[in-house]
Amino acid sequence: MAPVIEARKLGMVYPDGTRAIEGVSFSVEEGESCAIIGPSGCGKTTLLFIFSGLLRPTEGIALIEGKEVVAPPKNAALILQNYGLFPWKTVIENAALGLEIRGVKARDARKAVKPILRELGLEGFENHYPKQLSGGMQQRVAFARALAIKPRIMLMDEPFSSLDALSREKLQNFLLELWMKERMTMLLVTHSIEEAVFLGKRIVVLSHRPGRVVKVIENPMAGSVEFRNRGEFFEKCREVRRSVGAT
Ligand SMILES: Nc1ncnc2c1ncn2[C@@H]1O[C@H](COP(=O)(O)OP(=O)(O)OP(=O)(O)O)[C@@H](O)[C@H]1O
Repeated sequence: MAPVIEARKLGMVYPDGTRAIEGVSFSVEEGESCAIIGPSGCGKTTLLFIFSGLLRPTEGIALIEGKEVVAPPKNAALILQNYGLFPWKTVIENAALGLEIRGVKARDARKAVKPILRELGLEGFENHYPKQLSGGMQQRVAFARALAIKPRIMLMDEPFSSLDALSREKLQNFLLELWMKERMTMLLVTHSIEEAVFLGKRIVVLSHRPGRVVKVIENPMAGSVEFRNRGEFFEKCREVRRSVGAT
């Protein structure tokens, strides 16, 4: 079966001549999770934006479900590091937005997101505005919006980077449990070695800019919340650290 996500020799040179990535190739099979890690400025966000259909690569091809990405892919949800919430919309309006954009009536969309907000611990906050929430809660609203469309693919750009350690760990656990239940295909950009090892069954290490694939590390032990506390987890973190350091 064809991979769900595939980068074929992707390259990106911005109009000002900045080369962000070069010859990046990797693939993610159906139901797998892949973490992209690399030093700051190596082109991780660029790569994710290409798969989200927000940027066209200048070289190579980005494929989702075997088709070249030329617009935001239908089955994919995008989660960004700064939550992407509209400040003038309430929690429930923000969460319902993804469904409304896909043509669901506002009333139905709000009804559909209520149980998801409940599951994410946001019951009682439906009519709050983002600025009245903590960072962790705002990111949960962003997750609710993404999950409401029942995505088969999740594209995430450092979704936990602006959270405190405890909220980050809780949401990482939530995402892992969700992935084990739903088995969506995930592409996660992160600069955290621990996060990559906890959530990525496959870890793609990029070099300094322009980002090139230095190594693809298989991480078959990922997939349980307890993995964090195991010796193998720390061993894998060391392996990834060595590769990132070598860039
Ligand atoms: N629109 C743009 N025009 C020119 N250069 C850009 C543009 N967007 C990004 N860049 C440059 O491309 C390179 C890669 O940026 P990108 O944001 O993809 O990296 P990153 O790995 O996500 O960085 P970080 O880890 O710091 O978030 C950087 O040098 C950045 O300055």
